[in-house]
Amino acid sequence: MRISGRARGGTGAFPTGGDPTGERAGTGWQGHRRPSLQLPQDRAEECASFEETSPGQCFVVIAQVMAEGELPAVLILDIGGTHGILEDIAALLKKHFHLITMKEFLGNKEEMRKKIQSVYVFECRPTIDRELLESLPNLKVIANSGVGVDHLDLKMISSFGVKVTNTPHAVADPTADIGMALMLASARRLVEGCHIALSPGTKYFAVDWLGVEVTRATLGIIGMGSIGYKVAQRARAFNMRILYHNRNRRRKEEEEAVGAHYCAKMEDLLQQSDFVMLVVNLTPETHKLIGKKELGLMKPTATLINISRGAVIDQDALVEALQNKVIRAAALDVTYPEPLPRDHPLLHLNNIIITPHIGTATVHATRMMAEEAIANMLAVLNDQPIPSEVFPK
Ligand SMILES: O=CC(=O)O
Repeated sequence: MRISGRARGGTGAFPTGGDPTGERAGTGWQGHRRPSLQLPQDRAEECASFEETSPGQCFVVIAQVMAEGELPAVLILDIGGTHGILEDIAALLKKHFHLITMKEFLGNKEEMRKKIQSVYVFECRPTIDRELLESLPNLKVIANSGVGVDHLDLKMISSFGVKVTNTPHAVADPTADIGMALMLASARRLVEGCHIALSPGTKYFAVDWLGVEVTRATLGIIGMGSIGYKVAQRARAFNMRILYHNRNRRRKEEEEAVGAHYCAKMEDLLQQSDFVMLVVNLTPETHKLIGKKELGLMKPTATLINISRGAVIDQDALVEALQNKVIRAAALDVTYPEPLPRDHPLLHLNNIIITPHIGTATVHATRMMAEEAIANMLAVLNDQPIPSEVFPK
């Protein structure tokens, strides 16, 4: 099995003894083409380097295995050598499942695969392919840790009768916090300021690089789901004027509670906002939602913040807009791909902040996501109402 994953939040993800080619002898898969959990090449390479530097630091996927007369067993592709929050999560899982290592899984492939009923996608973005699904005949649920499931082919998974779940509740607050953090950091040029303060002997002439204010500025939120709404709640405390654009208008009471004004046309929001924050799901409709035309509608003093998915922005158009000062700045927690290759022009601009997809990278959120995913898995396996099921469109 090819398993590779990049943990969000800076924890390396690669199974101990992981074999990115799937060809290594002694894993129990000889004679079979292994089902694969594949990441784009750049990520797989990154994972390979994680393997060298921090083997077994993080597990990637957990598959549940029913074992007779005991707690249902959970296969952890690598639990060996985990620390901190991961041990914490393992402890949570142990309350409901019996944990099995990847090595055990591979060594008992026939037996194990038949028993697997759920897969837990933890802190990474592997693509679960048809081949893997074909090799797990009794799989019932793929429980995604995180809200975005754009890395999963929902229609294909559903054609196997497998359900997909996510964790929308755990992610909302920390992701909204990152949106605010990026907005404030970009507005007040915190990263540049930090570099100056950390450079010995540099004189403090902030007047050369004045920032802009968030307080009382206009914030345009594109995508007012639960994360977008949490952003609006926070922005209200900064006395911001809040505009939003959404497929469905929120209820009047909800708008009033945060003082948000609905823009039926995204263009109106783009033209009026000092900060535009993207909080939409990545779907075929939102792919490259913000391109040259949309950037051209924004104020030259405006900042674009993205906490959704990289592909929501046409990155080539963004590079051009930042280079030509069509907009003031951008602050991105997500890019396409992740990470960006070293020579990507976005990495060589001075009016950008990029963070490595850390919207949910907190101790609390990681634990909450695990709890939410466990509740989803148990609900599916016990044939109960599923708290957060994601349906193919
Ligand atoms: O990216 C984070 C998530 O999908 O929850």
